[in-house]
Amino acid sequence: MSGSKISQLPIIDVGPFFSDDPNDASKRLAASQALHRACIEYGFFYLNIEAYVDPKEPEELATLARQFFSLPQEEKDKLSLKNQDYARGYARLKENVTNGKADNHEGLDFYKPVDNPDKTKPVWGENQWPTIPGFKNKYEIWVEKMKNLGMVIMRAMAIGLGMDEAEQENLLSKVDDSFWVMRVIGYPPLPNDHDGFSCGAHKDYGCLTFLYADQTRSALQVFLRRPGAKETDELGLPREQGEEEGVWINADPIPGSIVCNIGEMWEIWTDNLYKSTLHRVVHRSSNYRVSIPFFFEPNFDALVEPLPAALRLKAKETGLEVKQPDKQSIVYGNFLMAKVGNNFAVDGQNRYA
Ligand SMILES: O=C(O)CCC(=O)C(=O)O
Ligand SMILES: [Fe+2]
Repeated sequence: MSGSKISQLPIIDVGPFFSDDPNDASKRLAASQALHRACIEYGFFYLNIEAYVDPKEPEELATLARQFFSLPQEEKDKLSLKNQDYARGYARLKENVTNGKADNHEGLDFYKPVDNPDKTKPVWGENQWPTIPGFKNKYEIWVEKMKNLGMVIMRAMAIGLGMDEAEQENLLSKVDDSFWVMRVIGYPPLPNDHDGFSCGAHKDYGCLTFLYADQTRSALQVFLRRPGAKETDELGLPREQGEEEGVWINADPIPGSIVCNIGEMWEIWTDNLYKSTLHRVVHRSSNYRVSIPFFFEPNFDALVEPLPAALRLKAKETGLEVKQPDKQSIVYGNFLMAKVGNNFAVDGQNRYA
């Protein structure tokens, strides 16, 4: 089966969530229900954010990112991860490892600033900002916008899951001080002989990813599970999805929209009703691609556990009460600590191993 036969990922307009027109209440409900269906079926969708941000804003961020990545290597290395907590700062090309293979990208990572930073503690150091004029200021504005968007989408998803007011507030209280992460990623073309990917197949581990990417096509790919569909890999790539049957489709950029996908926290909250979806980047065109994922995550100390609303839906589906959820509860900060140790290789070793 070829990818082109699979319909495109859904596009959901956030406009109704930013309008206080009472006539838009039904649109808000419809958009919340569309989010619910998109999460069940794909775990990946587009958010049309034109009603919320000027498309020029993220374009400017990408321009600033290009300015940074075009600096001499020794300039970029001045912001090296190892100056701080090995999580905040600059990672060289191929420093990041996914599924045991070096990713063909370089990047800058920022996390929510913490009180009393201590760079000897994992993720507890300070962000390292390039000195390029406007960089810090413009990106900080973006962080605020994405945090706000995170709260809006979480509310909408809570409604889409059929949560009552008290349940909605409880869910929002888990994310209202989000331990967010922002990555600014630069992808040179993937050499044909590179043993690996631009970014290997993975699920995002958190809550919601809001991805702005430049106009490069055929780079980001999403794996759609489709029992019976065998992958035809015309790219000659190794299988990255194990024995799962399905197809890799391109999630090309759409002007005015960002890509949104749900991370593993949503698998816990919905007890696997929503699945976080594998994705990867295979950038073989000749340009230098830039992407800016913003990871809207739970609060550091949030207890993440299966939600009664999701268990009700599961019970409705099967006709049986869910006595014991499939998923274990976790505290987000503990889960994060376990994850960050696997993400990077420094001198051939995991950073926190
Ligand atoms: O660059 C992209 O399009 C995706 C990056 C990504 O999946 C990630 O950083 O988690
Ligand atoms: Fe990702």
